[in-house]
Amino acid sequence: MLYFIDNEGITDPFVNLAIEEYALKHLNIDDDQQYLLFYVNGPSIIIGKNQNTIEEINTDYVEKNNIKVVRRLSGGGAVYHDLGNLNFSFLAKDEGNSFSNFAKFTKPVTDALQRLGVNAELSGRNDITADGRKISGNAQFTTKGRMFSHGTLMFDSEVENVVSSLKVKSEKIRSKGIKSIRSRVANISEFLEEPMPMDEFKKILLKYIFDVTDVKDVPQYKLTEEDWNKINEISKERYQRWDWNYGRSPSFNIQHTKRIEGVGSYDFRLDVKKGVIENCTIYGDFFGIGEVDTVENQLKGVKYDPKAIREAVSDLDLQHYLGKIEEDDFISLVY
Ligand SMILES: Nc1ncnc2c1ncn2[C@@H]1O[C@H](COP(=O)(O)OC(=O)CCCC[C@@H]2CCSS2)[C@@H](O)[C@H]1O
Repeated sequence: MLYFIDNEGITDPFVNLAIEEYALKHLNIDDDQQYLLFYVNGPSIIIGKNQNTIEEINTDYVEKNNIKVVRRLSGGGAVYHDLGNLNFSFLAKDEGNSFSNFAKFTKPVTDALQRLGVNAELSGRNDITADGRKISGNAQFTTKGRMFSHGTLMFDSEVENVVSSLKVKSEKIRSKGIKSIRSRVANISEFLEEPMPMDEFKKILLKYIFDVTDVKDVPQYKLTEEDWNKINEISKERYQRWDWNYGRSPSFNIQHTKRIEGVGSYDFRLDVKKGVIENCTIYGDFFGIGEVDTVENQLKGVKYDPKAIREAVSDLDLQHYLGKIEEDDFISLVY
């Protein structure tokens, strides 16, 4: 039997991902008990388990627009969420063979979309497309005989933000992180004959998936107070932490070069491990007075994050070591 988990309208990705993890690991899941969870997140980027966070996000845009960045348990690429994006997650016993599982868990959704007149189909390995444009990205996670298969449904998201927030600087980063597969995206609402609010869309999906005529008849699992306590714990201990969201990135190397007219050329090389600068070497033909390794050493052990970098050198007279460089140029050579 499939039960619907009501997340009580929470739009905080730190909590929603914790609900999903908690449900997977602690609810009773067996042949007769599976769950469907829906959640909508406020503006956020949800990156895949094995991705290099800073390689996937447009840091400036993310900071200016207060977009939360959260790593999830499942693999795959980075996606953008906002209040126009509905996520679904099926939690079930793991029956192996994840390839056919994608079809299994996306079918109720593509069927429902087709009944709404959307020409939806599973395409490639993990996308649902309509008329060749991506409306849903899917991923899976398996642990101890259990799994979830989850996906996005872009209903009426800000497509511009989807593109801008995931746009990355084309500068040189070398890492072993999993790269996202960028696609042309579309909103489901574009394909509907009758416009409807997201809430209505959610109800229709529920009715179709559970095969009931009234959403009141959808069997529900209601999260208890004890469940919520543990969920909040997971949220705090994993999803709200920089160590998880950024620090878990695979190691990467940076090489940034810049020529500043009348000053000289700069070549910065950095090794970043667990989100922290482990090594830094600065080459160039600029005229500094002080030893350049003072700057290099100051950067070692610092979080690879624009604010942390700025702070780390705030009491250094950069021009003493690096010639007539402006602070912003320095930051862009490091980050
Ligand atoms: N919300 C959303 N929905 C569909 N496609 C998106 C979205 N945001 C970005 N994209 C496009 O997908 C690629 C990345 O595709 P890629 O195939 O690399 O990654 C995925 O699809 C991962 C899906 C994870 C789904 C989880 C479900 C609940 S929490 S997140 C990106 O560069 C954009 O072009």
